[in-house]
Amino acid sequence: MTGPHAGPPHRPAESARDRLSPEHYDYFAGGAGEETALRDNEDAFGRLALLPRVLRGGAERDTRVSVLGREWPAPLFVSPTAFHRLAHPDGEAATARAAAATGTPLVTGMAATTAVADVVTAAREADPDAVVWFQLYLQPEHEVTAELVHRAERAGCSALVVTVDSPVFGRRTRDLRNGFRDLPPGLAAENMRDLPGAAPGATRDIAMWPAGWDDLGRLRELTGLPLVLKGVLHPEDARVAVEHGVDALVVSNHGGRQLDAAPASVEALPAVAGAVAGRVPVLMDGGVRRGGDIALALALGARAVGVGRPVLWALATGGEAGVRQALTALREDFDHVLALCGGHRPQDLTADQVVPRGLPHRPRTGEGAC
Ligand SMILES: Cc1cc2nc3c(=O)[nH]c(=O)nc-3n(C[C@H](O)[C@H](O)[C@H](O)COP(=O)(O)O)c2cc1C
Ligand SMILES: O=C(O)C(=O)c1ccccc1
Repeated sequence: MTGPHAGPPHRPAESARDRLSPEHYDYFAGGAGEETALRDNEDAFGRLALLPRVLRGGAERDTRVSVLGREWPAPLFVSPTAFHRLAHPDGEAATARAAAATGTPLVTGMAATTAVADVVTAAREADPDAVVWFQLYLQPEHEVTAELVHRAERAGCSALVVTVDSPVFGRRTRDLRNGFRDLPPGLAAENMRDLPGAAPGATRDIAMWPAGWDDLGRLRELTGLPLVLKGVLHPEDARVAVEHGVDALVVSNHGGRQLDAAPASVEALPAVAGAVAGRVPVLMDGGVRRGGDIALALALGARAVGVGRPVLWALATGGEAGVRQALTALREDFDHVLALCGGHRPQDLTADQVVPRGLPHRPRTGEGAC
């Protein structure tokens, strides 16, 4: 379909770069260390291909998946990312309305520039039944964690996503080089305002801290909300998490922003899915950019996938309408890929359909080669 009038290819990150200050663009785009894990998240999808099944009939497709007792219209959610007001003045409220309008569950972050209650209110304006989860970093002071959890509960969040891949903060090369440390005046991590131990009206810093399984147990006692562990890559941790009663997992290397030596999320996924053996839903994020990536992750054992940067780029370039458009496009692309693979439902995608792309070159012997 590409022709002289097709226009330039759609490169969301480049469009966003034109709109953002260089240091804010780098904050969103960048990763830890040499950005190996960051690059590999996308590259690893590129190393995989899908074998379609043929003559499977049936024009009807149903992309819904069930996660923690709710039907999602597609196996897609918005991963938590910090500081949406750096991308667009409407910030997390715009993201929330767009996610809700497309039926896409949203994980709003503890590092949001909009308080969780306002994020849920915005989502519910677009869809009274919108699914919003709250992402939490366990804090060293139990009362601080407890207050954050109760705020998320009161706001109407239906699960807590505990990020466990950050015992210390990643060394983000671009941020160190740019000297990016603080939000500009007027913006703040609003969930961190008026917490125990801080002056009234002040915000606390988000602590990165090496919590343990006992701390997760204390969180379990604090709340009846389902607990989702985000940032699991080792299959043994997945097994222990299930034994601790965790309700779901997110296989993630934090978009390549924590351990640069980590594998691509999609490469870690099969072993984690194997260890979990269907006992809880396995979600994943990192490098998902098109319908084929969603299909690959599902075939390798994910129930649904999250997107981080694609939402930030869409927000920066098109605000609420931009995010709506990006989420709709991803969902439609997944439905199309599912059809081309001979599938009717997400569960029809299976691991035997995933093969490596770019097999090693087989030298021709001359004889038999045509
Ligand atoms: C700018 C930015 C901020 C992020 N902030 C958080 C955060 O506060 N908490 C968290 O658990 N993950 C955070 N993440 C990681 C995302 O939740 C997600 O794992 C990652 O972005 C997925 O990869 P993708 O960007 O390739 O889709 C952040 C990612 C980015 C790019
Ligand atoms: O930037 C991030 O990836 C992130 O997780 C974070 C954590 C705390 C504050 C701001 C961002």
